[in-house]
Amino acid sequence: MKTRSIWHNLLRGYGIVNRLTPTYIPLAFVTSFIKAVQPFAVLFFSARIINELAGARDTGRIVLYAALAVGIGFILKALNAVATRRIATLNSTLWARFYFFLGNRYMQLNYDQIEDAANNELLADIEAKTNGNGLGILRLHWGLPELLQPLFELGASIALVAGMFAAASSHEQNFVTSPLATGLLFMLVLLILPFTYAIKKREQRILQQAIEVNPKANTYIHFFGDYMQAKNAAKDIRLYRQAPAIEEHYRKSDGLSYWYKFFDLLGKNNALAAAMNAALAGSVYLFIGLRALYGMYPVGSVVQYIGAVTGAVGALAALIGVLGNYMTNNRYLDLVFRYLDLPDNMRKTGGDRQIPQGELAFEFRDVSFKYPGADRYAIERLNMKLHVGQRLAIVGMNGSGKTTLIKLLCRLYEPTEGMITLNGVDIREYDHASYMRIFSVVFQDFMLYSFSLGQNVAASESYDAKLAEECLATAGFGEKLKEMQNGLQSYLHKDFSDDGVEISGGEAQKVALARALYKNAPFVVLDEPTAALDPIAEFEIYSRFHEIIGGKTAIFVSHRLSSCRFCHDIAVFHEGRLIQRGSHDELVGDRGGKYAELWNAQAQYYVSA
Ligand SMILES: Nc1ncnc2c1ncn2[C@@H]1O[C@H](COP(=O)(O)OP(=O)(O)OP(=O)(O)O)[C@@H](O)[C@H]1O
Repeated sequence: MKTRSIWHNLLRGYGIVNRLTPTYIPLAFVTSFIKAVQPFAVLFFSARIINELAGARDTGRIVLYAALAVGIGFILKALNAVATRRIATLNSTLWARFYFFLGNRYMQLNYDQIEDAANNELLADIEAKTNGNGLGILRLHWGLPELLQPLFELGASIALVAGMFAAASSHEQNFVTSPLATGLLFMLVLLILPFTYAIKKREQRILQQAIEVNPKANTYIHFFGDYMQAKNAAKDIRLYRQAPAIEEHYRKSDGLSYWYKFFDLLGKNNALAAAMNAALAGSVYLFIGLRALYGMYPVGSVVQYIGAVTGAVGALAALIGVLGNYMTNNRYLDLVFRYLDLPDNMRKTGGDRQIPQGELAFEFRDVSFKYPGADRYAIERLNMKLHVGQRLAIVGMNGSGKTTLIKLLCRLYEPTEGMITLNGVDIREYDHASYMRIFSVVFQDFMLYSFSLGQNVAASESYDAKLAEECLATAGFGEKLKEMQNGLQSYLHKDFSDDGVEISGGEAQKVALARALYKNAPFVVLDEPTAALDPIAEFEIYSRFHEIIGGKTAIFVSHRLSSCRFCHDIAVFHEGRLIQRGSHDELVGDRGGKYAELWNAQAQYYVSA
C-alpha cells in the first residue's frame, strides 16, 4: 500500500496530538524556545562583559550586563520550569489518551471489521510500534521539542554570528581576515553536513530493519504479555503447562540481533560525530582566535562567535537526525491512518428510517450468509417469519448456524444474499442506532465490566436503582444482592475496588439476563441463557419465563430441549438450513426428524435405569 506524503501525515498527526493533548504544542514551542535561547542569552551578555573588561571598563555597564544576564536567565528558567512541569504531565497522560483514542475507534467499527484478522493485525502492529518503539503518533509528540529546539538554536546562533560578517568587510589585512576565509569556514561547516546526513541515514536504515525484522515480534510480546497475566487464562496455563510454549514463542519472536547491530552502529556514529565536532570546533577556535589577534573582533566577541558557530553546527546536525526520524516515522503514521480510515460500514449501510410504532414483524427472505473468507455457508436460503409476542426457540447441533442467525438479525453482519425485513422494509434502511434499541440480547459469551453491579445492569453510569433491583430479582439474583454489603454499588471484580465482589459464572449469567430485562426492548434474544445456571435456578427462570418476558417477543437458543417446550414455536437448524419448524409435540411426533433424534438422545440420560 502506498505511503502518503510526509506533509499530509504530519499535519494530520499533529492535529491528533493537538486533540489528545490540547496545550501540548504551544507549550512545546515555549519550552523549546527557552531551552534554545537561554545559553545564547548568557553567551551574549558574557561577551559584552568581557568586551567591557577588555575595553572601556565602565562599571555601570558591567553591572547592567551582569544583572541582565542573571535576570533574563532567572525569568527564562522560571518559565521553563513551569512549562516543563506541565509538559511532563501531558507526556505521562498522552500514552493513555492515545490508547483510549484507538479503543474508541475500535468501538465504532462494524462487527465484521472486528472479526477480520487483517484489521486486528493492523491494530496490534500499531500498538506494538507505539508501545515498543515509541513510533507513530507518540513519536510526533516526543519529537516536537527535538525538532523545535535546534530550529530555535539555529535562529539564535545566526543572530549572534551576524556581527562576524559585518566586521569582515572593514578589516581586510591578510588571508585570515579576508571574506574568502569566512567563506572557507562556512564551506567546512557545510561539508560536514552531508557526512552527518549519510551517517544518520544509515542509522535510520538499520533502525527500520530492527523494527521490521520480525513484524510479529512486538505482536507476540504484546499478546503473551497480556495472556500471561490474564486471569481467565490462568487455569489453562497451569493445567496445560503452557508456560514453556509461551517462552518458546517469546524466544522465536525476538529480533535482538538487529537491535545489537543498531546500537553498535549508533555508538560508532556518535564517536565519529564527536570527532568531527572536535575537529570543527578546533578550526573555529583557531580561525576566530587569529582574527581577534589581528584586532578584527574584541576579545568578548571571540566567545560569542565560537559559541554561535559551534551551536549552529550542532543544531544543524540535530535537525538532520530529527528529520531522518520523521521520515522513518512516516510509514508508522500511515499505519495509524489506515486504521482510522477503515470504512465506516455500520453508518454507511444504515438508512435513516425510524422504527415503526406498534407491532413489529421480521422476515428472513431467502437469506444466505458466508463468513468473510469462509467457503461454506453458515446460513443457507433461510425463509422465516417472526411476529411480535412470539416465543421462538432455535435448536440444532453445534455449528448449525443458530448464533449466526442472531448476529444477522441484530445487524452485526449483513446477509451475503437475500434480505431481512422489518414490517416489510429491508432492515438496512432503518437508522442503525434506533434499530439496535429494539433488541435486548444475552450472548453466550457476554461480558460484564468491572464497574458497580447497578452500572452493569443499566449498562450506564447512572441508573434507576429500583428498576435495577427488580430486574436482578426477576433474573434470580435477588438473594445474592441482599448478601452484598454495598448492594447495587458493589463493584464486580477487584480491578477498580478492593471490596469488589467475585461472582460465579451462573451469577454472572443472571446479571447479564437482568441487563437484558433492564433495557426493556421489544425483542429479547437469549443465546444459551441458562447454560451456567444450576438446575433450580434454571427451573425458576423457565417456569416464570412468560412472566419475565411479558408481552415481548423472545428468541431463545438452547441445547436443552426440555427448556424449549414452553415456546409456541421451535425452529430446528442443521448445517445452516432451517429443516423443521413446529411445536414440541409436533416435532417429537415426527419420529424420523432431527428434533426427535436430538430429543431422544438427550432424554435417555434422564430415564432411570
Ligand atoms: N467468526 C466466524 N468466522 C468464520 N466462521 C464462523 C465464525 N463464527 C462461526 N463460524 C462458523 O459458522 C458456522 C455456524 O456457527 P454458529 O456459531 O452460528 O453455530 P451455532 O449453531 O451457534 O453453534 P453452537 O451450538 O456451538 O453455539 C460454524 O461452522 C462456525 O464454524
